[in-house]
Amino acid sequence: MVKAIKIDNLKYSYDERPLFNDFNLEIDAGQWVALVGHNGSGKSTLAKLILGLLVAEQGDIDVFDERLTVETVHHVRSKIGMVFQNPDNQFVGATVADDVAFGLENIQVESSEMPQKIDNALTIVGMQEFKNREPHTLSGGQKQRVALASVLALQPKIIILDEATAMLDPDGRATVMETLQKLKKQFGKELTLVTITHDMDEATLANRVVVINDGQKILDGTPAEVFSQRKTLHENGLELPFANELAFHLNEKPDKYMDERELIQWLSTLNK
Ligand SMILES: Nc1ncnc2c1ncn2[C@@H]1O[C@H](COP(=O)(O)OP(=O)(O)OP(=O)(O)O)[C@@H](O)[C@H]1O
Repeated sequence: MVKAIKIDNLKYSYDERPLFNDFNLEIDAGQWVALVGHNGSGKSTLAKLILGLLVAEQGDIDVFDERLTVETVHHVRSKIGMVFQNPDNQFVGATVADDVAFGLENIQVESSEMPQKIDNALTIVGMQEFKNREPHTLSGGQKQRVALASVLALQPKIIILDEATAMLDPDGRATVMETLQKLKKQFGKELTLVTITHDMDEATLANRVVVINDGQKILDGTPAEVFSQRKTLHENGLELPFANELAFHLNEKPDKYMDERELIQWLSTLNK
């Protein structure tokens, strides 16, 4: 099986405070991995190490069999598209189309090929009709879909989304997640997705969930396997997805008849 990302014996410290110590992770090409952990668990640091924005003290990172080094960092990075948390920090173009064009210009795509590539990328994320809009007039979810189109236009093998829905309202979050599901269907094994999140509902959409805390891998399995470990998740500051948490409580409760009002009141006490 081709490995999209292989991290071997990784060590990294901030100010001599070790965060990762002998950390290992392999991600198969075509997988959708949700990397989850509470705030400060090391998720963003791991993404920065994979992109070569931070340099490991020890250990190896391979991206599609290419070892990340000072010499290879630009080539390795060209295989990875990154979408960040804040939709407003990701725009450089005056219009949506300009924004997608910017990345293509950077990799010296012929100007005659640009319009087609821009249209294709925007169509995939359902934003083609907005191509002449100024980015600041879009909703948060639309902005993140444009950010995704800008990345997709460059045809990366891997896309890493670092808390890309954290600043969105529920509608925006839903549209971005739907877009990712569509992408995964369309590109299949050709696209590896890594979604960094602390939203467990989002993590349910991935094929594999890796839970990290204090730079350690705590759980690693399918969403069903990981979400069966309620106690471990709670110990690591994480909740089950809402539906699973509800199912858990419904299994043991309610042990008496409740009218609608009482049931709503009881439901509102869950997770507290
Ligand atoms: N530049 C830095 N200097 C010192 N410590 C840092 C730095 N960046 C991150 N850290 C620390 O490293 C740990 C991991 O941070 P990181 O941002 O990787 O976590 P995270 O899981 O992505 O958190 P969040 O969900 O809040 O983004 C935290 O304890 C954080 O305070």
